[in-house]
Amino acid sequence: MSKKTVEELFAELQQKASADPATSRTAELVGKGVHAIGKKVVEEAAEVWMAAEYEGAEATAEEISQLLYHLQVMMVARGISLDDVYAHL
Ligand SMILES: N=c1c2ncn([C@@H]3O[C@H](COP(=O)(O)OP(=O)(O)OP(=O)(O)O)[C@@H](O)[C@H]3O)c2ncn1[C@@H]1O[C@H](COP(=O)(O)O)[C@@H](O)[C@H]1O
Repeated sequence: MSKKTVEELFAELQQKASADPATSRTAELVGKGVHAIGKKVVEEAAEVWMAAEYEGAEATAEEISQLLYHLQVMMVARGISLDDVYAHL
């Protein structure tokens, strides 16, 4: 069912950060910087909240996946690893 794990996605995003922004959303976002990525994190977090309140579990899970993606793009942009985050869990 699962297409990729959080760890696999993070490894992919680290590679994609230096790809062509015309073909990689990740490279485009990293190029725009922390301010633009931060706006996407907040937007996706709000979409998770609204989906959880007013939509079904599947729609909510999709929004959560988009939030996780943008959080990982923020991590790549700031040079933060998964271990750096796990240290606080
Ligand atoms: N998991 C994701 C992923 N989740 C969300 N998104 C992006 O987030 C967007 C969802 O946010 P919105 O609904 O706000 O979309 P939007 O309105 O087009 O966004 P804006 O351009 O307006 O900011 C999607 O259109 C994607 O651009 C993702 N983009 C990429 N990935 C994965 O990241 C990996 C690398 O992708 P690339 O960098 O594009 O090669 C691949 O495995 C992809 O599957």
